[in-house]
Amino acid sequence: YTWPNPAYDYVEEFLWLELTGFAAIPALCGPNAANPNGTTPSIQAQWLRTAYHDMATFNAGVGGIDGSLFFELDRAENVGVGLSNTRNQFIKHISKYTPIPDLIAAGAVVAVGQCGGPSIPFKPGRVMAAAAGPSGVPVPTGSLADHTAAFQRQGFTATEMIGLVACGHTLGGVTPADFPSINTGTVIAPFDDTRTFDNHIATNYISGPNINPLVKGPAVTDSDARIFASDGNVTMNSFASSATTFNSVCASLLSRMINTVPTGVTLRDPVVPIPFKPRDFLLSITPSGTLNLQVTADIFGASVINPSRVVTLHWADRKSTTCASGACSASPTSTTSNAALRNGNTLQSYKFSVTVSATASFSSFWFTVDEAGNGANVVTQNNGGANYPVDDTVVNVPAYSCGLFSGSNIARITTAVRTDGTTQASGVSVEAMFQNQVAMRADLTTVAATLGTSPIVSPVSQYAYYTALIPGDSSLSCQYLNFEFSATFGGVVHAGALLGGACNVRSIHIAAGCSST
Ligand code: HEM
Repeated sequence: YTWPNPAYDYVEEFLWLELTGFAAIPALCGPNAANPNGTTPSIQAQWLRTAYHDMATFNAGVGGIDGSLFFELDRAENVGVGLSNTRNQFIKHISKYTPIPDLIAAGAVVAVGQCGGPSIPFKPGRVMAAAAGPSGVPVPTGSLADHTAAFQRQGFTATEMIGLVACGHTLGGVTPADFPSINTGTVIAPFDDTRTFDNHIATNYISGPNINPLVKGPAVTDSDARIFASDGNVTMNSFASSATTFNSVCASLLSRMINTVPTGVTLRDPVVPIPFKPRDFLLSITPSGTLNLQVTADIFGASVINPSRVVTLHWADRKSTTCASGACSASPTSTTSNAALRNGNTLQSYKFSVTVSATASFSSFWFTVDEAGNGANVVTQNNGGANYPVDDTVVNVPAYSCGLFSGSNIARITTAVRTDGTTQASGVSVEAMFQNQVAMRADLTTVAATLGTSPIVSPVSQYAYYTALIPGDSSLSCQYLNFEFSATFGGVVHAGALLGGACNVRSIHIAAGCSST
């Protein structure tokens, strides 16, 4: 991993640092004293079922995890309020870097992990379907032959079918409103006696108590009974006798399930947490015409919170000159920690903000980390040796950028392009990302920025100001999610930082509610 990598950074922060609240949506899995048998709906179970139902229509390179399920919720094979609840949660997290099908796959990974199941690598890169696809999700009244054929079409053998169903039905149960003929009660009938992701789906089936509503009748809907017994219970016995076998088989099968994608879609490398990484980098011009660099250094891992640790930011100026000892270094302006992230991880963050003249500017930065705070063992974090690069060609003008602009424009984004009084930039533009919750995708609009002045920021001889007015419907208070700006200069495209819009839970680097002047 080398910084910056916006697509990787966004997903890593979304999935591991939980900055958007996605992984925090599911309440803790149990065992829960009030509901030891899982008679209340489990968000984790809904998320895992969602992933299977999206994948289950895969056929010869078409379909798979492509989000088409959310256009298919009116089909009988997709009955269940859990699926529409999941859609309503996931559409709030659509972004350029997290399309619906990646959210569906990530949801399965998070759900299994939150319930104590195995860790499944998450690879991003899925592509959202434009419309509903073919049907074909197995239903409980299907015959064993129907189900075996359906799983074969999905890419799983008869034995793997037993495994995948057991790995799914270790969570959740049958809801009376969805399947009144199977569950005649008033609360969810769980598949096994725990809410956690464990081999009780198998131990209960082999040794009792057998509470699985798809095993204990009525016979016509006993699909789990038919599937589990289809190899003479060999697979279910192996799961019942070894929790480790169950977990490792599930990790492999569920990983294949979420990575079943249409031909032509290529998944990227798994997004794993980075133990030390800069986040929320922003280079901007202050109203007095100086340059401000903001960045947060994140330290992530099993138990990283250490009040003694001293983290220092260092930088080189735009000529790559390193200052005399200590003159180009700074201490954090604030430190925060989070002791309870997904899978037992913790996070300690050090926020920095330093201001220099536009002449001096920046070309790179790096950090030193003194773990004990006594100078005995100081480690340099420098992006694998090359330092974290700073491009000061395109910088943000936060004092003249804002969202929820009145009238027909919903945001004004001002950027400063380094010209040093000579060459003019071309193609200065702002990409605005709208969350299209009907088509369930991120719509990207590029708006050209025009050369002008800023009434708020002092003119600086090194920079020219470009402003883009982002059109939209201001009656919708939550329409845009974020903005990225870039300029072509000397034939090279220079990108600025990502700005979070008003309906982004990560509303970074942009003020809401500016006036029209
Ligand atoms: C022949 C194949 C399958 C059939 C017939 C089947 C059938 C069902 C039925 C009838 C329900 C109850 C849904 C409700 O009440 O809303 C259910 C729930 C569930 N299924 Fe399956 N299923 C199959 C395979 C799978 C697979 C392969 C997975 C995942 C790997 C899976 C995951 C789940 C989960 C997690 C739930 C619980 C949902 C909740 O509690 O909200 N199922 N299944």
